[in-house]
Amino acid sequence: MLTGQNSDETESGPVDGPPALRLTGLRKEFGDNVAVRHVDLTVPRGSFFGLVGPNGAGKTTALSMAVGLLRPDGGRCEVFGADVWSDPVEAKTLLGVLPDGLSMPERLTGREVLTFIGQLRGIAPDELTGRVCELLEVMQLTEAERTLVVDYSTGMRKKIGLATALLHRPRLLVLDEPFEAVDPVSALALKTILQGFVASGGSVILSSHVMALVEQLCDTVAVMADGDVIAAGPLDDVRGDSTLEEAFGRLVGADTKPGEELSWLAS
Ligand SMILES: Nc1ncnc2c1ncn2[C@@H]1O[C@H](COP(=O)(O)OP(=O)(O)OP(=O)(O)O)[C@@H](O)[C@H]1O
Repeated sequence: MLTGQNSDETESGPVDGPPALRLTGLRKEFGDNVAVRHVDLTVPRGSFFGLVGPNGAGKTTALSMAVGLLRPDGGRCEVFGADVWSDPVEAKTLLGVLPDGLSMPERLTGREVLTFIGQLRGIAPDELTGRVCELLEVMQLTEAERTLVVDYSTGMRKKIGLATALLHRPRLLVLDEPFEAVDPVSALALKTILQGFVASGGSVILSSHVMALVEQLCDTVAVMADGDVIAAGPLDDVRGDSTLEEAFGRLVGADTKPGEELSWLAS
């Protein structure tokens, strides 16, 4: 099945209750540029959902609207049935978000950031201390105990951002390129955490350019191009008999063969 709307929940998860995320007719323009044209997308409960697409396809714009960071020009975003824009408190309690270009309190250490955000989330002090320690350990940030976030590397920023997304035990994680710049050891730990999260009933949607990673982790995928969803559904349906990378190439029309481009580079 290759459609702009992925399969209903009976194929991928429990049928009771609304889906983890439902985007309906989502649209966003920046001047003359239509970044997101008309996106309908359903992330079933308990699914591990991969959103892929070429640079500029509209993934970050769609995810930013989905979590209440960017106001849509049209359409609806619902998290477990709660409208992100008219019922933001309910929706954001259920959401853990790793946005693109996350802003952080830069003059705090990782532990201080997590403690601060945990307090804002109303997590009880004893519980919070335990969660912060575990998250720093798992993200391999304990050695940088005294380092301020302003001095973090790109990968360290990504990891502390992920820790903040997980801290309040959300039911849906929305992660924009979570593995970008993360080293292989931390990536392994992260994959294990996310797989455990889904195994225990959580739902994840992540964007990524790494097809192998999406194939390894995700059960459901959507492909965006030029602001629209051009294919969505169970991973096996979208990729068919090929790899996801090959299916992606076909779907987005990337038909360049090796050697056809920059022939002057060949000596
Ligand atoms: N704040 C903005 N102002 C103007 N144009 C924007 C803005 N944000 C995104 N765009 C444009 O919207 C389109 C979609 O961008 P978006 O970042 O959502 O794509 P993407 O699929 O996440 O790309 P990438 O894979 O490169 O991160 C692009 O043409 C981009 O230039």
